[in-house]
Amino acid sequence: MSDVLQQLGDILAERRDADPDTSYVAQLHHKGLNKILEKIGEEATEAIIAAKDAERSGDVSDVVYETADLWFHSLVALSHLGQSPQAVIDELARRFGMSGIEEKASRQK
Ligand SMILES: N=c1c2ncn([C@@H]3O[C@H](COP(=O)(O)OP(=O)(O)OP(=O)(O)O)[C@@H](O)[C@H]3O)c2ncn1[C@@H]1O[C@H](COP(=O)(O)O)[C@@H](O)[C@H]1O
Repeated sequence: MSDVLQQLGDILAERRDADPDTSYVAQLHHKGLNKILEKIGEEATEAIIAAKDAERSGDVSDVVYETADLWFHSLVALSHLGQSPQAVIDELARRFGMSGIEEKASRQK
């Protein structure tokens, strides 16, 4: 699984210097962070709507598709800021075994 994220991260970084006429990712990098963040907002909304529809219908295919769009645009934002997917994987790995309730309590002390 993380191989796919790693390979995608490499492609997203390469696309920073690619031709915006032939690459969607290059277009996003070219338009800048605000455009990328706007896309994340749109994709988050679409993922929420798809999840609510899935709850009603039992068909999760759209929520998987929209979540992929959300992850993809989030990775473009990270790449635009010079970060790879590995940084997020490392952060999630760091959290293994750490209860969310305990972690929140430790921040409130
Ligand atoms: N995983 C993706 C991926 N997921 C979604 N998308 C694109 O994200 C776009 C956003 O979807 P929308 O429905 O919002 O599209 P839209 O309505 O045209 O958006 P607007 O411009 O109108 O706001 C679509 O054009 C999708 O094709 C992706 N584009 C690229 N990738 C990966 O990135 C690689 C590099 O892509 P290029 O830079 O285009 O070569 C590809 O080989 C893929 O691996």
